[in-house]
Amino acid sequence: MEWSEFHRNKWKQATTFAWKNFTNPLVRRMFSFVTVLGKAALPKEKLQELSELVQDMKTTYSTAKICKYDSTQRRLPNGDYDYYADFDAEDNEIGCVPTLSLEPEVTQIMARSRDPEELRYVWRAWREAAGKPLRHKYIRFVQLANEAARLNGFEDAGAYWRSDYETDDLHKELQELWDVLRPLYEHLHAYVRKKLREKYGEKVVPRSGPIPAHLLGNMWAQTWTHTQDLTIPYPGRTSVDVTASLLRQGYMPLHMFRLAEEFFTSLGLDPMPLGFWQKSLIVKPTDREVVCHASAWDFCNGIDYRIKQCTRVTTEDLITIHHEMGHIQYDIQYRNQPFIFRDGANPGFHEAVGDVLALSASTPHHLQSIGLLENVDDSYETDINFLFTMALDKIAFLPFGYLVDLWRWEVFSGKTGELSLNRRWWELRLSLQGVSPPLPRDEDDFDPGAKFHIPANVPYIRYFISFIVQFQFHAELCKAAGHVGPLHHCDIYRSHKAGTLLRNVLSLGKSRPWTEALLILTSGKTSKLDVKPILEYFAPLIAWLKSQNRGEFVGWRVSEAIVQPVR
Ligand SMILES: O=C(CCC(O)(O)[C@H](Cc1ccccc1)NC(=O)c1ccccc1)N[C@@H](Cc1c[nH]c2ccccc12)C(=O)O
Ligand SMILES: [Zn+2]
Repeated sequence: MEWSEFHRNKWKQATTFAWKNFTNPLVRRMFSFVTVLGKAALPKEKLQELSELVQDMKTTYSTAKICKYDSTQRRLPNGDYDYYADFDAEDNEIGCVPTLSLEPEVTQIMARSRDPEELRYVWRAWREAAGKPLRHKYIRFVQLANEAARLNGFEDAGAYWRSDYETDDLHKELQELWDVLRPLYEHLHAYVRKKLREKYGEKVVPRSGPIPAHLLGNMWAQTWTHTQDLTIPYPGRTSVDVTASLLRQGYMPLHMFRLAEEFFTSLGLDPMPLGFWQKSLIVKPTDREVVCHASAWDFCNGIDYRIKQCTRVTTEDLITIHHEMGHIQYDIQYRNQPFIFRDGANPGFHEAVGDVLALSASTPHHLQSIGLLENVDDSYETDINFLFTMALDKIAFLPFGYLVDLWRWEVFSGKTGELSLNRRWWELRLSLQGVSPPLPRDEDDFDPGAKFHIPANVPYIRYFISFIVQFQFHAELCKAAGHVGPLHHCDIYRSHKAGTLLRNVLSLGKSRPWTEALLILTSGKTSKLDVKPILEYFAPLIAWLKSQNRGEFVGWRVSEAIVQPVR
């Protein structure tokens, strides 16, 4: 821990300068960053405890396993599900050996199973194995994280995190963005609820209540793309699920990475350096446990960059590869900045880069041009199918992307105390996302802990911001590429003009406030987050959903939840 002594001395030196009065804006900006020491400001034994807590929580999450579902057990005499049959008093599973990991087994079951009982079992078993055990550790972690934040001059860890956005009321700005996007989400929610009700019946899916969270194809109901076989508007028409094509053509993870790299180089951006291909870990090892949640690493020497991803040959993982490679491309573009400026203009920008390219790469025509789709027609139905699939990812995600840190900021600020952690989580899940738990929850549970970013202590509001700003990037790069026609048809592939504009923004790193980076991106048009591009992109779908939802209850009555969350 002597490193923090060294750090602390450097910090003391920097904080003794009256840097706030320096005239040179770049030097002043450098000092404003270097004087924030972060967790190293803690006394060394507390720093040690904090680091061990996060490590323990990440290990618990990454090694958690559950048992296979066995439909013969767990039945009450009347055939109903016996919530409590398969866990003992300490909520450990009885009579089975946990062998299924989150990736790939449990993720696959949540995506593919159409048996509500199996889905309910897996949904619960994961939270028993990964979330519940973390509750006490997380409470202690919050105390230490707040102490470190206060030592850096912030009132709590949430304020420290929000300072990355260099605005004095991020909360209000986000609420305004959500207020504009919420109606679009409610219409998608209403349509998907109707299609799920047609499949599972009204006893399982309420007509005007929240959607049970285990039926949406994802462990956290954060993206709904795996419901598309039940929800796609025009079945039988072109759909952009290319998993079958990838498998049929013998794609392996390495080919998928090469495919993504080629999109970046087609714009005139940099290829992945040699070391990337030698040192990245792109498939789940069979001989040891690794943290499978995808991540991208910059070793800060201008040549060593790596991705760690337990890649499967699926459309979803092809998108994730673009996402992770976007982080690496950003790292490469700002590598000549002074060290303190080698970061995203704000964390949302870093999350957006890869997704911007994926918006072009996901279009039916682009997929057809690289041989992953065939006989793509230009019909209205294909257009709506495509927009719907994109909305199952991008629109469905918005409330979840928003609520994770709404919950965490309230925990850091003390507004949510340790006796209502899970209650508050489900209040937000119900009111913002319109999803309910498939069985009752209580304060012994710790459902937020079953989502990677909570035990791993990775902020989440960055994804909400990314899902908005990536459409601003898409609109401007499409304009630079000379695209004409609807925004959702745009494909910037091979446009060096788009590539140059993107590079001009990325190479700044964090040397200028992100608002100035947006001015450069939009040629002076705006410096703020703007929902117009995402609304323009989905405009045809919004009209279609409104016509489909006539007669349908749009929104959700919390009282109609099949299961009231807190028993
Ligand atoms: O977590 C991720 C991707 C992982 C990451 O690339 O964002 C990764 C998270 C992480 C951070 C710190 C340690 C370990 C993992 N972030 C990075 O690797 C990273 C790299 C450089 C700078 C900043 C972050 N996505 C989120 C949001 C999301 C859902 N669906 C998506 C589809 C496309 C893109 C993102 C998402 C999720 O899975 O819930
Ligand atoms: Zn990311």
